[in-house]
Amino acid sequence: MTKTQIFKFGGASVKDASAVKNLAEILRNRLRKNMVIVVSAMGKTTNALEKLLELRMKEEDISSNSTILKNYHLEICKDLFPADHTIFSKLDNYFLQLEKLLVNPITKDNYDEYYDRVVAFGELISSRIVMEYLCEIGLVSVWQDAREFISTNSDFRFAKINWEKTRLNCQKNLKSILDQFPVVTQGFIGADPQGRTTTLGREGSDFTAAILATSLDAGSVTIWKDVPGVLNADPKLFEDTQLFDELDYQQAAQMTFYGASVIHPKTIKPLANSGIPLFVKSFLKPEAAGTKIFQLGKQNPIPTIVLKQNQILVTFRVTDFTFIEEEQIHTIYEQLNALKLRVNFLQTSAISVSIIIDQQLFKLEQLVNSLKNKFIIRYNEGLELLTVLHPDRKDFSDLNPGYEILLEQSTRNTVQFVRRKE
Ligand SMILES: Nc1ncnc2c1ncn2[C@@H]1O[C@H](COP(=O)(O)OP(=O)(O)O)[C@@H](O)[C@H]1O
Ligand SMILES: N[C@@H](CC(=O)OP(=O)(O)O)C(=O)O
Repeated sequence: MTKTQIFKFGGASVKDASAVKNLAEILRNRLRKNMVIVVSAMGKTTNALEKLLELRMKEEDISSNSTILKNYHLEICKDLFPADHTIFSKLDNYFLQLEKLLVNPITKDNYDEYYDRVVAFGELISSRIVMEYLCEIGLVSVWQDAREFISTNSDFRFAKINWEKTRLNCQKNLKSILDQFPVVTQGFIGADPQGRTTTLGREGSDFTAAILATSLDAGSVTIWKDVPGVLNADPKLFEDTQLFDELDYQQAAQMTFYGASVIHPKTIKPLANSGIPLFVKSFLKPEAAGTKIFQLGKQNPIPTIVLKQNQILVTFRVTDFTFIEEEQIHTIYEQLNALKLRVNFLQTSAISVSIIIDQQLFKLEQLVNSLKNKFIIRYNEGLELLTVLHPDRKDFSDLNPGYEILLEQSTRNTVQFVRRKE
């Protein structure tokens, strides 16, 4: 029997009606049973849902934002379906549920749990529209709720996968459906042991594709993007980029660690552990080969630029005349771990530790409050972390015109700059 294939379509590939039609065209000659189609929320829907939560928290009126979001989906459906199609009542129902959920007060204490319940609607709605449209044009597929097989813990917004349980669910429940039909499901969402909705971290749908692939012993994963594949820099930010035809798992993982947002950073590891190849292909040119990521066994040495935006530099200085030692670093890292904050860059001096972390709601405040009795803490927001992998020269000043460099660090294989627009 042929192995399961996983296709993942992100927000850009379902951002409007013609994008959904394009997705269906890609699937026309490729869709078959034993295939899972993982879908993200349409366009910028997750941001719009985050905005609803923000307004609700400030006790401001959400009705106009909610109407805009509903109309956005409605317009897409009007273009895809006949007026009497059941999708319209389903859409009404989803938005009724969403508005009902947003009646409850949202506070700092229940924010994370509400966040997951609210933002999940993006993926639930988009996957429903995609499945109904595929059926409408004769590409029969079934819709499955990812929360029935993606099992996580209760770390809302950054839920960790229960791999054993997820595998069991997939093997027991999903495989038998896949034996008969292709399945359309949601990226990004899961459920905790109490059945409460969880999410896997922003942009987590690529990770869902990898989780399903390993849990179903799939043959391959293909993520469909608005770029030809993995390039040696983000083409939206840099000119003259080069496409990688092939990449080793390790090199791709390294790029995602530094912030190459084309693939979610958690995606590569499970695939590498199971030896499942990952294809990154263009939904605009589906016949083109794209990039194949697998056990290539060698690094591609072309210089690669990775830019991470919305970064915060936090500097911890000792309060007495001691020096920075293991104990202080341990204290800081313990707190970062408790807050689930990842360090993107670290520099120590005799009396201070400087770290770069992602900008995240409430987290900086929590970090500062928890350590302010032990250190003098200073921070700078709105920074960028620029990394050059496999640098072929020493002088990168042409990369940073109009920027003030706050920190710089280099090894034989990487050069990094923490910078701020002047
Ligand atoms: N090294 C890179 N190669 C290709 N694209 C990159 C790279 N780094 C960042 N990107 C960006 O990643 C985007 C695609 O990823 P993303 O927007 O997350 O897709 P989706 O949300 O549709 O899954 C591209 O439009 C591009 O701007
Ligand atoms: N919709 C979620 C999950 C996701 O992965 O989206 P995308 O595949 O469009 O990056 C987000 O925007 O975070």
